[in-house]
Amino acid sequence: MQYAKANIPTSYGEFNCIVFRDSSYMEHVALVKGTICKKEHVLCRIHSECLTGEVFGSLKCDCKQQLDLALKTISEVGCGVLLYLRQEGRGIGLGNKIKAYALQEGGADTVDANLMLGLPNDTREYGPAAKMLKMLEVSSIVLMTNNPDKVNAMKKANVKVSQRKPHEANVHKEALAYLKIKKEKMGHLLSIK
Ligand SMILES: Nc1nc2c(ncn2[C@@H]2O[C@H](COP(=O)(O)OP(=O)(O)OP(=O)(O)O)[C@@H](O)[C@H]2O)c(=O)[nH]1
Repeated sequence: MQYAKANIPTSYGEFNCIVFRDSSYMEHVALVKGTICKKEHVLCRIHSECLTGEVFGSLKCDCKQQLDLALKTISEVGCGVLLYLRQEGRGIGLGNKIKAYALQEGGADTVDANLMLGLPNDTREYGPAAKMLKMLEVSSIVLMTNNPDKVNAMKKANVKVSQRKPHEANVHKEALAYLKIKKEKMGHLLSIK
C-alpha cells in the first residue's frame, strides 16, 4: 500500500517519490514523472537494488549506469515511472552477494558463485512491481529492460507490456565480463560480443 509521497529534485529534474510498504514492512519505491494514471505505453523501468554499484560506485556491474539511463530517458520524455525494488543481489541479499563476490575473486562467474553458495541464481519477485503499477493505475507500459524474464513476469501478473525497450548503458571495462555472463547464461538480450 502507498505509505508516503513527496516531490524530490534530482539531477534529472523533479520526480514524485512514492513509497509503498507491504505487510512485512518491506518498502519499495516508485519515482514518477508526469501523469501516468490511466495512460497507455508509459515508459517504465523496474530496477533491482544494488548498493555496491549505486551507492559505492562499484565497477563490477552496470546497475548504476542503468539506473541513471532510466532516469535520464524518463526525464527527456517527460513522463514515466521507475520502480525501485529492494531485492539486493538478485534477491539473495547484500551479505550473500558479497560472499558471491568473494567467490568471483577466485574465478567463479556471477551465476556459478550463487550456485556454489547453494543459492538460486535469481530469486527476485516482480509481484510488488505489478501491484505498484496497478495502484498507480498505469494502463500499459513500455518496459526498459534487456531481461526477457521481467517482461514475462509482468505479463504473467496481468500487466500490459506494449513494448520492450532495450536498456543498454555505457559501462566501465570492469563490467564487461558480467555483461557477457548475463547474455550467455541468463539470456539477456545484449549486443555485447
Ligand atoms: N547475486 C549477485 N547479484 C548481483 C551481482 N551483480 C549485480 N547483482 C544484482 O543484480 C541485480 C540487477 O540484475 P541484472 O541481472 O544486472 O539486471 P536485470 O535487472 O535482471 O535486467 P535489466 O532489466 O536488463 O537491467 C541487482 O539486484 C544487483 O544487486 C552479482 O555478481 N551477484
